[in-house]
Amino acid sequence: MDATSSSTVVSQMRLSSRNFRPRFFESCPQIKTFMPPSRYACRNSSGSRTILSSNSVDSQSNNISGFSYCQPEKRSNVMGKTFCSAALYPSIYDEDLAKAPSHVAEEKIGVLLLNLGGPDTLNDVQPFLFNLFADPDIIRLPALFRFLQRPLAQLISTLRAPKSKEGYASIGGGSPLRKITDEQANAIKMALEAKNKDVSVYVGMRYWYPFTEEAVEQIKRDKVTKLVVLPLYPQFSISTTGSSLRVLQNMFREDAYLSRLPVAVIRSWYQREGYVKSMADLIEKELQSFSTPDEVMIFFSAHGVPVSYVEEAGDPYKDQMEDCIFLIMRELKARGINNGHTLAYQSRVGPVQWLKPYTDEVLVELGQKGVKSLLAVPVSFVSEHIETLEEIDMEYKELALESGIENWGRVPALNCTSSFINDLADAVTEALPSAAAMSTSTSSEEVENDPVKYFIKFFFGSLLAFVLLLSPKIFLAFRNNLL
Ligand SMILES: C=CC1=C(C)c2cc3[nH]c(cc4nc(cc5[nH]c(cc1n2)c(C)c5CCC(=O)O)C(CCC(=O)O)=C4C)c(C)c3C=C
Ligand SMILES: [Fe+2]
Repeated sequence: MDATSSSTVVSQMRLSSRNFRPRFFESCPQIKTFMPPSRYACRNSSGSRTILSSNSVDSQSNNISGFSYCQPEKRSNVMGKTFCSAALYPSIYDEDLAKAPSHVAEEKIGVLLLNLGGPDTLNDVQPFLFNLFADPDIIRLPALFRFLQRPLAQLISTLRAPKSKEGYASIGGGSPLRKITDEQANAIKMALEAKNKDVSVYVGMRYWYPFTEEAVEQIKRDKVTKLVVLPLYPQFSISTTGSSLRVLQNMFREDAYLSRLPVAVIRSWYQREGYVKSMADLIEKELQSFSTPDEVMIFFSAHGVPVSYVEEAGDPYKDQMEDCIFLIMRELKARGINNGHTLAYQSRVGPVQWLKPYTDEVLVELGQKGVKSLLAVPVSFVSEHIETLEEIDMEYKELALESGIENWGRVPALNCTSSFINDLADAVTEALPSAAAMSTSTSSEEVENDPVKYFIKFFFGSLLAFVLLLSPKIFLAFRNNLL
């Protein structure tokens, strides 16, 4: 493979990024209806309906939405429900298409790292928030009210921006995510080179530069023949990995080259031994900084999601988070570390119920119960970001100390920890053989949506639109909650 092109990928993308504006792809309605027998229907961008097969993961072929997933989801279809995200559009696999790019030329392997993105400067904060709230996987409106998505995003981003700006100002005037993700990209490339794999590593952010769309354009320009997609979120959520995969799926569906490109998606990787051990290493090391390590409460703080994601849309995030904590604690026990631990969820936004228990409430309770030493462990993300540097290190630390906790510590994010990067490189290598083309075909079969559920959605959608846009009292409550 061409060494020059592979080593310049990240910087090439940087050069073009300033002129790029994101496209807002039409997205699939969030179908929560249960479709017998084993099929779901969803409208695609042209308005025709696609047949979705029953479970989000076909455990035999491990092939979801035409992407080939190299790690079967243990509990992806929680409580027998499904949800409509890019990762979960099973489609028909076309072997002829799959062969096309790989046998034409010399193999060029690409690794696409997906991440959230963050504002580089304070001026970027409002447009970044706009992109975030304009995402139908972040604010999930019923299909009929999708036209409100962008006006609502404009409103919420404008209301939220001053508070967000304060946060970013306190951590140096912008998000460190881009820099850290670029460093991780370089580290993964080098780790793969050490394993005799020459790859180009691309960074695709969901809400800020370099956007996923830019990274994919670069992948096309580089004529990559095989792609591994690696979201930098250990656990899968509709709102993170799901959202990024939706962008990819829309791009891949529309493009002749991309639709033939063999792709493997590493859907979640919190269960990998390398990740679990790397987290345990960090915790073990940080515990040593306390005068009485055995008495320290290990406090896992995960980014929350609204409860409806888990209970209505079948987001596996909560289950995966609990599994993840179990695995890390099991590893610590195997090392003779038997501290107490707690899991709580942080960073809630807006007036809906989020996963509980809430980090701030648990900290107060622990202080009241007499816990004196606490080690905070950010667990849903692998880079330092605003929620670690501002929310945990400043807000939660202050709250904990006020609540009676005397000794506070925080485990750093994994960033470029070598055992972790090495494990991600292994994950890429293991995924490569399962890369398969994504199909663009849609079935002609049609399955009717449940009209009752459709009506219920319509009714509550109207109510939501009314409440959000017309009722001044609730609007004010909403506003106060955001600010
Ligand atoms: C696993 C990680 C994350 C999940 C799940 C997640 C869901 C989620 N987030 C919001 C709203 C906001 N998130 C914001 C920043 C932000 N979110 C994550 C990760 C997850 N989000 C990260 C890493 C970051 C920080 C990026 C950075 O710049 O450092 C923000 C902006 C910051 C702020 O104003 O607080 C918002 C808003 C929702 C609504 C949501 C699930 C629906
Ligand atoms: Fe977030």
